[in-house]
Amino acid sequence: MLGWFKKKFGKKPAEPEAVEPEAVASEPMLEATEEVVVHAVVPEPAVLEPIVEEPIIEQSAVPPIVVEEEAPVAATTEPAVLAVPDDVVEPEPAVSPDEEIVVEMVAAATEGGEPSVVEESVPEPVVLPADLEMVPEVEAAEEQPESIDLAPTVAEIEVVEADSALAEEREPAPEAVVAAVIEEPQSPATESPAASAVEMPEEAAFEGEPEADVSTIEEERATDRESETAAVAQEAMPPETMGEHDEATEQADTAVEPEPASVEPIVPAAPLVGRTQQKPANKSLFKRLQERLGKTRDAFIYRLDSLFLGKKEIDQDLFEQLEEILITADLGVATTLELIDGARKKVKRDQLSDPQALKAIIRDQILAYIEASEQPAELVMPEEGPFVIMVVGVNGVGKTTTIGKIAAKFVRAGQSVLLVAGDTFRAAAINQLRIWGERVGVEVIAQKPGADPSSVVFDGLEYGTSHNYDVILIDTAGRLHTSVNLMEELKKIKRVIGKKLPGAPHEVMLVLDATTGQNGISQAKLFHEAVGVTGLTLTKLDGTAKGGIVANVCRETKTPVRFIGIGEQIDDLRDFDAREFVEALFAGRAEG
Ligand SMILES: Nc1nc2c(ncn2[C@@H]2O[C@H](COP(=O)(O)OP(=O)(O)OP(=O)(O)O)[C@@H](O)[C@H]2O)c(=O)[nH]1
Repeated sequence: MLGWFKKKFGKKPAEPEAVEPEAVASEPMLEATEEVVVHAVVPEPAVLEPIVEEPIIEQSAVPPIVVEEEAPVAATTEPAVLAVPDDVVEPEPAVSPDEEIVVEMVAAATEGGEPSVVEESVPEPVVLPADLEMVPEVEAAEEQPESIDLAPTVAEIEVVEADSALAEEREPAPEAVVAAVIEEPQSPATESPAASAVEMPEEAAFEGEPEADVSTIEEERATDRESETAAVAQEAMPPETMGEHDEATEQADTAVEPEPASVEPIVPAAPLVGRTQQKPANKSLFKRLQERLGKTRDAFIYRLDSLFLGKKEIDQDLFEQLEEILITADLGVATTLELIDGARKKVKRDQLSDPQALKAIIRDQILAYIEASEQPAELVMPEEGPFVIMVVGVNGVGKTTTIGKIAAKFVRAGQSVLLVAGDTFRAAAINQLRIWGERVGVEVIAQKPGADPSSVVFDGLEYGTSHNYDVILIDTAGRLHTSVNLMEELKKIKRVIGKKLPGAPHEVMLVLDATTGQNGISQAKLFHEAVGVTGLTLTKLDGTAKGGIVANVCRETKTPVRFIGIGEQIDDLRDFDAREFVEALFAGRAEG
């Protein structure tokens, strides 16, 4: 498997051992550990001066910037070889109250020069999801600066639950909405009015049932999804290779860039990172992948087996049935026809008569399609400064979840990670990112719902660069790929990122929901035209019989798949490896 990120011009991550089904099955999860060489560059820490906010409208109407914060994972000035315990965790399928553990947060003095209003946090138990298995480390906690109560300013936050009807064609919120106060929501000790004002009771966030929140979010998203589905149903865009990213249009677009909101002094809070005590796996990674791809295997591979077993020779009827199976598995019509055509030629050329031989031909061709897009599969980190990943996609495909999972990977690799809530449209989306930040133990920069996403992103980058973060993951609101206005908003966000940090974003990651099938190709094409997609994540492969979409997406878009989502848990995001994927798909039935 290829390493999942590397520094530009740096050494390539050490090739981890290939995941062999048999070998892995009998070995502990640590076998899958990837090693990466990371040169953590720590620039001179910038001094973030308090900026006096010029109220645009009445002072009382100026809502504050909300900055959720935890102290970043310590960076090192020396190149370090970091072990990436990728996918080491065997996640608990559900958080049971019995499994929750309590972490005592220890209050500590805050470093000087920060906000004038500083209240010492009251130690309060924090209940974390069991799957994180946070181990309280008093020493570590004592070393961390504790949370700062910014209640006097945060109290003015008033969250407006976004109306889903606005999702279709909303305009960026007026600048006045973007404000200048920092919240410290991650701290359990912060019992400022902000907590309720942001509709995120701290207890709810901490008490470890993020899935419950997510399900609420799902309900809220239903309206958006329905309209999206309707629009998608009308769409008849033929799958075709991604067009050129419209850089010219992007450059020519002289839309007014957002006035950056004032950046208030930001105070590190006590992180909940702790040390994750991860349970040893009782199943191999490969077997898990096999299991999660079970629906596709049942609908695709086992049907192939049945077909080939029931036939004595390769004839026209067999090819026709094969065609139907491939299309049903969502390989797409064009890909299927090309594949069948190639198989016919090979059968003729090699004078094959055994139907079983066809299975190998199909398997090899699917692998070829997937490998064709494996340009560099690794994410290439810049030599200096934060590695900025902008995550885009339509509503509900799994962007926020994927961000949380990617953050967890970086954290395991020893990188400091900052999440930026560029999805300001729904309060629930901000909340969801906060929950993920909490689970992973990373900071989240957010403003109030309705804020101009570009401003949030600008402030996030400001904060991330001045605090020497290694990785900045930017969430964006889900949007119909067919919605011109919303795609324009996305372009603007990207421009703002590039303006603030030349060369960024270093990755524009499009998240595609594998269960949506061929529409994913259209999404990829239109997002690429708008913002230049550089990598893909395919989610929900565990929940679909249409995993063949992976081959089709690779063939049609020629864009590398970085990750695949095979579940909702924190470790259900796998580095994509073409061979492993095809192997897991075509391998025999996975044992429970
Ligand atoms: N089974 C499964 N569910 C997933 C996967 N990835 C995400 N999900 C679920 O998909 C749902 C939507 O995920 P989100 O992360 O909220 O999607 P989003 O793209 O951020 O949604 P918007 O904010 O509406 O744009 C959640 O219930 C996730 O738990 C996956 O790989 N497998």
